[in-house]
Amino acid sequence: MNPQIEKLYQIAKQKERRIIGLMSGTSLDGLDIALCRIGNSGQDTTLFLENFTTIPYNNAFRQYVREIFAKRQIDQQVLSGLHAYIGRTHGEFINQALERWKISPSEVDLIASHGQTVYHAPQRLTGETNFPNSTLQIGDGDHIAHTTGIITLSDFRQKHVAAGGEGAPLAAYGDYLLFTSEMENRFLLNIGGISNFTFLPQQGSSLKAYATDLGPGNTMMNQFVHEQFGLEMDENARIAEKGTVHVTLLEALLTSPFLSEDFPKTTGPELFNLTYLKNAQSVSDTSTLKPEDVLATLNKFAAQTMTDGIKRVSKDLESVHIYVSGGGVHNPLLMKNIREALPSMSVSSFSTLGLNPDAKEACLFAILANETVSGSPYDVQQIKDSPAVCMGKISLPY
Ligand SMILES: Nc1ncnc2c1ncn2[C@@H]1O[C@H](COP(=O)(O)OP(=O)(O)OP(=O)(O)O)[C@@H](O)[C@H]1O
Ligand SMILES: CC(=O)N[C@H]1[C@@H]2OC[C@@H](O2)[C@@H](O)[C@@H]1O[C@H](C)C(=O)O
Repeated sequence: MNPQIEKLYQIAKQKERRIIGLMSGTSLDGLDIALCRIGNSGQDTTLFLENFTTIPYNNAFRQYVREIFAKRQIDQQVLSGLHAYIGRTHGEFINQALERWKISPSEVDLIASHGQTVYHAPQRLTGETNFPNSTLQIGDGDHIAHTTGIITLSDFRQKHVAAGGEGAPLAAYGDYLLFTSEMENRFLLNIGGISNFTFLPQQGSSLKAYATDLGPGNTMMNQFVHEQFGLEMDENARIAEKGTVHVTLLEALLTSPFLSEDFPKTTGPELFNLTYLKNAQSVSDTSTLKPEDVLATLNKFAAQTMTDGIKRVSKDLESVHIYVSGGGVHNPLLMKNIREALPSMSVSSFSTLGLNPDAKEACLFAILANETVSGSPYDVQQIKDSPAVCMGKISLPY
């Protein structure tokens, strides 16, 4: 037997695995690296986050990704180059993190790599029926495995698509296994580039768990401050706080048919981008609005797409608690807008549930890898509209 297959077999039989989860989101801020100890599998899964870091990308890296990110026309040489370059860079970042933590690669069982999404194309977004749903994450797993010497699982979204899903949100699987409560109905709201929630009905309820995208989290605010001020984000909402919400523009932003479609559904910056904003400004005759007013309105828009979604699902439920993760939790105006729209609900940071909110998504990919190696698709068959499948391709280092 190939000794690497033998090793994988032994890893699968262990009671506990040390798995590095990786996440690189739409914000392009850096690579999240979560070193997890994961015990058992399925309903008995346990997670302990041993270490976490985000290694920031430099401007050149961001610029390369922006050249192709969410764009219909691109230079294929850049795409091909980035597939290898991101894989190798992520592998090098892991080596750096392990060195800093004084852990040898031989002490890590697996890597679970999300990769970098460069295009998300479910049929609902493209309207194109000649192709199935599709989504593209780059940063090849073979490069990560070879650079680190650690068996790597990557490209998790393809099996979800193959089995009829949209390739996202995958958070439902880990959220369901780890955070379902006997006491309350939970919304795990994640505010990254795109916002999404996992709805976890109280245990014993006849309702099913699922995850869905909601709309723009930070992405439109980020794109707008980048275009207007060359900034990566409206840090602490400093600019938006100086502006005023423009109601007509807000109404125009809220007219996308995506927003009224049933849950679960997915989207991306392919829809929620500056062209979307320009169109809304044009129909609402607000093209000359001051940037701080536009930003205040975008902030309110992002909040409202989230709170409208939560209200829709929770209207007949009691004991509803919302736990927020993702970078948007650090935007005070966004959090104020969310709290004001949901006065009767408890809105807390995800850290209340005992896990660092910034590390959550990376940990969830480690859980997916754990299920693929040691669990079973049947562990997650209770999730609504999400295929019961094991996800991720396996790359051997040598
Ligand atoms: N102090 C802050 N003030 C305002 N916004 C912030 C702050 N800190 C983080 N953010 C926002 O959070 C974003 C990063 O969030 P996060 O890391 O969750 O995104 P991501 O992982 O790229 O997204 P996705 O979930 O779409 O994959 C930043 O780009 C910024 O918009
Ligand atoms: C295609 C893609 O990369 N989607 C991401 C993105 O970022 C947030 C939202 O859009 C979510 O659907 C998904 O990520 C999370 C981790 C998920 O799959 O659950």
